[in-house]
Amino acid sequence: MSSWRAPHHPAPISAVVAVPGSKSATNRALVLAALANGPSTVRGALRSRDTNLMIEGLRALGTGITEQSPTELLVEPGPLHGTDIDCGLAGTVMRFLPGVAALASGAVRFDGDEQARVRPQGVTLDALRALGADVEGSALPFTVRGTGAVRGGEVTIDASGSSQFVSGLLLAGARFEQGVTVRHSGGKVPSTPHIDMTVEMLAQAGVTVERPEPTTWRIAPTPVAATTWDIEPDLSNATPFLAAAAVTGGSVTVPGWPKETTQAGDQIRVLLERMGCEVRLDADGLTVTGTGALAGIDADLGDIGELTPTIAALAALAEAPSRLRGIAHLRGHETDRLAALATEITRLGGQCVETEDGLEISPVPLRGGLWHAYADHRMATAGAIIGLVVPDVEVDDIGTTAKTLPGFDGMWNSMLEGGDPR
Ligand SMILES: O=C(O)C1=C[C@@H](OP(=O)(O)O)[C@@H](O)[C@H](O)C1
Ligand SMILES: C=C(OP(=O)(O)O)C(=O)O
Repeated sequence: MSSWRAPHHPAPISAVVAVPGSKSATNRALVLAALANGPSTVRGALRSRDTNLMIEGLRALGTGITEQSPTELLVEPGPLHGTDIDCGLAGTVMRFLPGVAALASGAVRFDGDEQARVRPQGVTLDALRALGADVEGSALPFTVRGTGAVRGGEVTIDASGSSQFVSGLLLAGARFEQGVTVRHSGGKVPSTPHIDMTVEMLAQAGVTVERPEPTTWRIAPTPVAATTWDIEPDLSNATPFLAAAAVTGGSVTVPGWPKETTQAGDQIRVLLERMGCEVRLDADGLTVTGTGALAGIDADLGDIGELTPTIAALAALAEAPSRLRGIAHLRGHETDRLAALATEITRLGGQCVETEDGLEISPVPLRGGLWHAYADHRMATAGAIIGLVVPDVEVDDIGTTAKTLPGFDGMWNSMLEGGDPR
């Protein structure tokens, strides 16, 4: 573990911070490229623990993946075969690769970090069984005994625990003999922009997803077209840097911010505006300027749960109470994020209580102390945000940011020095 004294910098910062490619888009592009009818190129790929695990998993299954540069990957589909796959703590690997493994010839054994073994996984595995695959287990470790083909057809799942259950079935479903129809039955599906991203990227690969009802997705058996993928910057990873502008009353620009996107992180624009920041999207990118005062917020973050650690850190520094709702599913993320945020904010003298589906955070002056990351990259970056304006905050494991943003601490330091104005 790499303990880290969070830089204390309450004075307004001014920086341009370029962030690398989207984790979610990179891992979808890799899967679709591996299932495609010819070689594809992924440009602007994120290289991080989660995407490297996806690359290694697909390679182990028989896909050729060659680096043309660290962020440009040539993906050459090959016959898929049995192997061992390490999912680490990556939800995208553990929920997207089982459907690919079912298409392989041979046994594919999945395992991951200790903490990944408690992440919800049964829905994906039960669904694959119902679609004709031979699967042993209900959580990591589990084995998919691929027979080279999957019957496919209709399946009803409860996706209220994770949108990735739907995305994983859709990403592989075009290659199933009968395609796939996924019906959701249960509580609200979280993180729906991530399903929109899946649908949009499938369309780019020539696969149409019909939506006969809002929570039914249907794909006919269709070849997946080889294509060139241009990956957008990771907007969720941009949020701690934008939050730094908000808490210091400074200004941060993230270049390359897309005008239109399915990324959940785009909604930070609305949230920061509601919390009192000035937000401008123009040719330079997205610029957030803090006004020195942070308003509390009452928000349903169900669609954008990924942003919760950033928003909770801001709420802990705000001038009025906040209520973050619709995020019970965060208990199954990298760690139980509701418990982790409540514990860590309280440890620093703040007031943050868990509700059935979220957090209530009241404004109380914070003090320094040890902030635990729980192997969760976004918990680590939340600690960094608080440490900017609260002296003596120590993040116990800043290295965990490598899950999606290796070198975060260096980027944070160069932001404080003004970033890299182009
Ligand atoms: O499909 C994806 O790329 C993701 C979907 C979301 O998962 P949940 O639906 O489990 O929240 C999100 O939180 C995660 O970071 C990435
Ligand atoms: C929930 C997250 O990751 P995963 O893809 O592992 O579910 C996240 O990055 O916030």
